[in-house]
Amino acid sequence: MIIIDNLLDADQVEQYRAALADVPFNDGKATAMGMAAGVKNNGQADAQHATVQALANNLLASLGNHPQVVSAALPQRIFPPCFNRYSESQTYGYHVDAAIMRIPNTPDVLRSDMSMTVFLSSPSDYEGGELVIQTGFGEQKVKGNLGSAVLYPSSSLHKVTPVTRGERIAAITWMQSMISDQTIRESLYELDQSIQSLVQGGKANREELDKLHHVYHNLIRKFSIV
Ligand SMILES: O=C(O)CCC(=O)C(=O)O
Ligand SMILES: [Fe+2]
Repeated sequence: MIIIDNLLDADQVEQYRAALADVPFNDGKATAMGMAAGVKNNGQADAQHATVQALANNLLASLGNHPQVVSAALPQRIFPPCFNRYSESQTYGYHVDAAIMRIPNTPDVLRSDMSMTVFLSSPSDYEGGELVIQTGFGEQKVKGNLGSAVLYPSSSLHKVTPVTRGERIAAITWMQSMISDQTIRESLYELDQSIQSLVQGGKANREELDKLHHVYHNLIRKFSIV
């Protein structure tokens, strides 16, 4: 599970929120697949609405350009982000995201390798509404800061606990990674982050950095499916 701070700055979140205020939200059950529909109780912004599509495209561009997102997910395809809302007493019980998703208005499908929530509400705006993710080390709870995002393996069971006060608004999306194996993807992320911190530290010698880059790219060459 990876937290990305300030994926969007406060002004950007403000713009998203202002735009979403004028958009119709539908019952989230309509877009849930299979078992998930039975436990989904939230609202979802109408994905056919021009404003929602513009916001989705805007966020898609921010994701595709974000070094930490690219490093962690090595995305090949990103689902157009959806915008959801949990009002008081709304919740989304434990579920697993569909493995294969049809990308709306295209002939393409996407295998969900990583799921993402971008927090468009400040944690002080609501009580409850925690994203809870089951991991091999127990349940992890996330209530992200305004504009931050959490990226987690789509293979994990997860839920959003009931909002008991206020309103929680978020953007969600899924990514198909060029690296389908989670363990290899995580190792590549750690390797890349270490290389980046060596570069930023300014002390590593050029030849050693070249060798590390070489290894990193050759591992991607070996394990990527594109
Ligand atoms: O609202 C969230 O943070 C997660 C929503 C979710 O799990 C989903 O829509 O599949
Ligand atoms: Fe989910």
